[in-house]
Amino acid sequence: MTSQLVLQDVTVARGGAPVVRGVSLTAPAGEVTALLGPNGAGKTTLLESISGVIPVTSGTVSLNGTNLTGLDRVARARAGVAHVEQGRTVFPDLTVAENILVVRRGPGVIDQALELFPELHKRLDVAASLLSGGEQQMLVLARALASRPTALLIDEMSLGLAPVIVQRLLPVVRDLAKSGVAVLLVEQFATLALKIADTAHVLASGALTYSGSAEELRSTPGKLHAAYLGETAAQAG
Ligand SMILES: Nc1ncnc2c1ncn2[C@@H]1O[C@H](COP(=O)(O)OP(=O)(O)OP(=O)(O)O)[C@@H](O)[C@H]1O
Repeated sequence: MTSQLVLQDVTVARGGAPVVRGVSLTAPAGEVTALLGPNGAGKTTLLESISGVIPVTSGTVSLNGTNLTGLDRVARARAGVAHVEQGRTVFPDLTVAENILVVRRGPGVIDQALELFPELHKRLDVAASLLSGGEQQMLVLARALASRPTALLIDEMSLGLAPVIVQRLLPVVRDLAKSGVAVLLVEQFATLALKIADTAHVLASGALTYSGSAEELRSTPGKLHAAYLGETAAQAG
């Protein structure tokens, strides 16, 4: 079976009101799937409903054919879901090595997690709080990789980082997907995400207004703007 993350008709409520409404999408292994949309559209909420931070109201979330919908966060992580949340949540007092070993211990774990981040090798004994913002984001990604996920959810990786750092991290995310992981990338800077994404979805007021190739949105900014404004392709066309 093809390895993939599949959402079917997912609705999620916060404070009693639905903030994600009837979202269906597939994030295949080996690809970057971008999830774009304006502030407050429901992107973070959707990622949280996939990793089990909050429950769905209705609909299903499945990974490689296994229904995750009724599982708690730990069980979903064991099933292969890793969630890189907003805000670079390192353990500040632990060293780089310890941050990674929190997730999984064993021979080769650190080398495997840092394969795509060689610059962190010389910082293994440094407390995470002393790293730069870019290094912390690398550590958070490396830590997520230590769990050997099949689906990786990344929320606003570029927040507060210098453009030069973001340019360094994006190809890594691309390589990561190429290694066989299904990457679902939430990114405020749409043009950055579209550079490395295969497929893109735009969420506006909790509902999808675009699902299609990233290339199409890259080459026709008008479509991207219309989707952000809540117009579906049928309305825009
Ligand atoms: N803890 C909460 N309780 C109630 N409502 C919430 C909560 N968190 C978010 N919301 C609301 O849910 C909606 C979706 O928010 P969410 O953070 O998922 O959007 P987003 O697309 O990720 O936005 P951003 O880009 O600003 O992070 C917003 O209207 C927001 O105000």
